[in-house]
Amino acid sequence: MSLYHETADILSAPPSTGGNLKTRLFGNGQKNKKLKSPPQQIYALALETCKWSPVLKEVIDSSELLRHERKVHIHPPPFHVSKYKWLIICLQLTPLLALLLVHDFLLSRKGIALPASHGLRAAIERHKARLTAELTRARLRRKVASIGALRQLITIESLGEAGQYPRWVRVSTLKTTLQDQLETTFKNFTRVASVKDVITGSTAGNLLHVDEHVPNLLALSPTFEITKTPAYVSGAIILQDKASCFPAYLLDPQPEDGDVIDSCSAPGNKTTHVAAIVKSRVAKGEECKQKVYAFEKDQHRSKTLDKMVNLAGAQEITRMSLGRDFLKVDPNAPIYANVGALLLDPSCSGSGIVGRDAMPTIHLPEQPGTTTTKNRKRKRGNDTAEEEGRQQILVDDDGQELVVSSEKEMRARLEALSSFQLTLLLHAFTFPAARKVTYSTCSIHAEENEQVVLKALQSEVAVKRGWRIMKREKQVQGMREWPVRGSVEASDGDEEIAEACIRSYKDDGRGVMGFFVAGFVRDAEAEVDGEIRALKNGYQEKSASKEIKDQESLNGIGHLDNGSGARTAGLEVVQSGNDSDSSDISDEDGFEVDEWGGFAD
Ligand SMILES: C[S@@+](CC[C@H](N)C(=O)[O-])C[C@H]1O[C@@H](n2cnc3c(N)ncnc32)[C@H](O)[C@@H]1O
Repeated sequence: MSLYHETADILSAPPSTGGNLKTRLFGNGQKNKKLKSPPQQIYALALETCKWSPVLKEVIDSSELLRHERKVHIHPPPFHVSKYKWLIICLQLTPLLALLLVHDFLLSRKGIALPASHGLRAAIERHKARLTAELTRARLRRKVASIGALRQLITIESLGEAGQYPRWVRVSTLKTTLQDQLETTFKNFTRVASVKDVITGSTAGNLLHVDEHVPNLLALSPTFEITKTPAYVSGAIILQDKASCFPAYLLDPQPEDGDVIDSCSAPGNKTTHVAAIVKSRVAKGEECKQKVYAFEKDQHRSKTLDKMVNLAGAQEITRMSLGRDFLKVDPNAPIYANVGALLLDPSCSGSGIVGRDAMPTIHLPEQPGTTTTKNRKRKRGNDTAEEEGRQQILVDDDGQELVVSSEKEMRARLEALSSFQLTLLLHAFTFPAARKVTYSTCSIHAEENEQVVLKALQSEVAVKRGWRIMKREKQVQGMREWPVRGSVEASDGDEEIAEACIRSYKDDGRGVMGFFVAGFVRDAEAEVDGEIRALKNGYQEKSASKEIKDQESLNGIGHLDNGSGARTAGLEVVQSGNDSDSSDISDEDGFEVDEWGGFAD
């Protein structure tokens, strides 16, 4: 099948096949293993065609292309396809195929990716004059002077919800400096006073605001095509939502904190951020003695982590354990004896993520002979509305999908997630030298946020080891000053805990995604006091590891490796080579099409 048929199939698949465009093409399920065309090419074509579809629909309808090309075009089948099947699958110019083909014909540098003799290509090309004239009319109706200007207008219109957010860019101090970037990549940008100015300002794509909370962070106009800049391709600048920068910044690893663990790392935004902070605290000319241990359970996502750590220049101080479950790591292994700080950013419902649309909207041309309906959307749209009334497709931050059809199911899902998140957090508490932990989610649900914090603080391991909340006044300046805090109600009325928790909401005009982070701290001597307190409170004398094990069997999640330190010390620590291929980050058209769904997290 051609690129066009494969793309049409993906776009017209019914909602029951599930998932957004990205997960359908790059998700773990690999539903599209049998595709002949590269998934990145399909993704780019599908996304661009959807983006241009309001204009292309006008062009196709006004040129009456589908009325002129109602007949079936016959040409010889490839040797491996039967004539009968070939006729059925191939040659009818449907509204969706027309959109895809006309898109490439009018807007792609390389034109239609079919042999010149192919019937479908000929069916478009013989209307060249008509189609080109209609494109010009569509442009003039929008009062723009060139195709370039039309492209910009289309980009803004297609951003939808995402257009109300800046493009957040973290400058990776492992490779460059903020000043360098302001003088090079962003030298033609106009600096504005606030994020609001960036969002509501001119659409020319060149406004910039230096963030006042997180160091080395910039907010750029949403239309700016960052993926084409050399700094992005080289890993010197990274697309990362402001809120997603909170955990590493709040953790604030100092040289005296020793080694750092990022327990749930892929795609690696926070790993590389924390590595950059660690490295920034090493005096010039001195060797960095601290290590960042990065764990990622999922094999597929581990590859992205590996690429990102290398690309960001964090490989020297980062030890990756690819495909390794953090819950199976023995905290008492000698290799982790110096781990003083842990960052925990586990899988969650992803309910705070911006623009997590199930599928992009596509405006289809009219099929001749059918009744005209205003603003008709893609074929699947009819059943979508109906089905979506009954069920909601949740796509979590790992790209996993779950169809939730009732409030009860939703509650059950949140309960399972929060139980898993708590298990991971309690495991982080058990590292003997740990003094600081941050816990974060890109969820807006109290069950995954304040409620996990409360349960963690009440746990035996927390009491025994003296873990307490990192109060607002003890937080690093930018986090202390960030105004949006936890919910008092979700914190069961505890105002101090709510104040210590940091939140963000995606629709409050601050231009960030929905997010949650809390910090935990303890003092070295707290352990002894805590043990006495735990005994007084009537806790059984059992090891913290035992508690985690109990939790696991309750939750049915994994098994803790309580084996010898030597065994864990021998885990598959990968010190990656420098073989990253930046072309995987974006395709030639600059789409972020690779498998790292969280790159722009
Ligand atoms: C929210 S994502 C992490 C995003 C990442 N911190 C970043 O900022 O780029 C959660 C990740 O944790 C991984 N994960 C879930 N459970 C894990 C476990 N028990 N051990 C290690 N990784 C785990 C998931 O596969 C997923 O890649």
